[in-house]
Amino acid sequence: MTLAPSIIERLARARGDLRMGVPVVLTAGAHAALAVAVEALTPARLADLRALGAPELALTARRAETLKARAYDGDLARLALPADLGVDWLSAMADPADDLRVPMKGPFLCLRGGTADLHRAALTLAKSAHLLPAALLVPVADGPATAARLSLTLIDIAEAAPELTRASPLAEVVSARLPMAASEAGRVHIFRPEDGGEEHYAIEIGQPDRSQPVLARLHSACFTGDVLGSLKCDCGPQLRAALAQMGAEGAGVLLYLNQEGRGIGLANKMRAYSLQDQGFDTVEANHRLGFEDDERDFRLGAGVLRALGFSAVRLLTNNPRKIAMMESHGIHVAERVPLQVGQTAQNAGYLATKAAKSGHLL
Ligand SMILES: Nc1nc2c(ncn2[C@@H]2O[C@H](COP(=O)(O)OP(=O)(O)OP(=O)(O)O)[C@@H](O)[C@H]2O)c(=O)[nH]1
Ligand SMILES: [Zn+2]
Repeated sequence: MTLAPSIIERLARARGDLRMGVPVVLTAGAHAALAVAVEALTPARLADLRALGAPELALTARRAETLKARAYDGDLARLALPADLGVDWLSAMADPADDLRVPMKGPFLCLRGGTADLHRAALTLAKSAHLLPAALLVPVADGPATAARLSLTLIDIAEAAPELTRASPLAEVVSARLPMAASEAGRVHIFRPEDGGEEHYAIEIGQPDRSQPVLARLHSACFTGDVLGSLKCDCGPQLRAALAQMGAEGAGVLLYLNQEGRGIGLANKMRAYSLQDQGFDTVEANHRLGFEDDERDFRLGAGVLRALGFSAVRLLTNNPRKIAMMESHGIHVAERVPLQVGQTAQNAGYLATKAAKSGHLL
């Protein structure tokens, strides 16, 4: 029946549900659970969930480390929700904003044994919905029946796994000429992923020769730096310097990838900025929120370049991971072109941390 939503479509729906605080039903073999994102949970929904069973809180090992909770599953921790605690406690477990003021949230009942597959999938979905990686799960006996009874989105983990790990194919929607300050010979291409996620843009300058390595930049969106002229990072100056160099050479391609905040989304990046004001560096702030240092998927950059007919680049970057990802996904990096601009008193610590902890080249 082609009118029924496919697994890709149901995953997109599930992300929307989680953002709205609506539970989704996850199944793995004989196991099933209702899952909600802690960030969007209301007291009324929590009461209804409790009526169905004993809720379990899933956190990433990164977040658990800060909270001193045991992550028995390696990459994640499962905690029982104490009977006398509710949405406020769950929010404080998910969001590190008040960690320094209220450091002790335990004692915790950390769960072990059984399967953590449903919890892991819930955290993956929460991250891809750009929510804090914290989910509340309530085991149910019959997943499909519960989903049908409550009109909830049903996701089978085995069916979803390949979709959650592959890079979604991107299709070009439109392109149009755009004269810019850096070059009058600009063209903007819009790419839309099959999975309903963010669109990404390619800005082509001049008419690059597809048989030669093209001057290229993979730029991750930074609303604060690109638009507001933030002094906390070097993104805005890097964006403008890359376009200027392409304009001066007469050819190039800049990918504007909507991976705000190294893939955690703008709301989470602002949470990270608050933590940085409490004294944590850019990497520590991500970890306290429950994220890895860098949640970006650079495979999509390679996909966009290939779709535009490029196979080799002179890559404007200081990030060795970008080079490695291009090389392993079919784009030869013929040369690394350093891009060191926009140093300020306010971003010196940020750039030093990227060099020390993320291997950025100076
Ligand atoms: N989570 C988080 N993201 C940040 C912070 N500061 C900047 N960003 C994001 O970091 C990304 C920087 O992107 P890029 O400049 O393309 O990448 P890069 O890894 O610095 O590599 P190159 O600039 O190519 O050397 C953007 O998505 C910004 O929004 C921060 O403190 N925390
Ligand atoms: Zn930035």
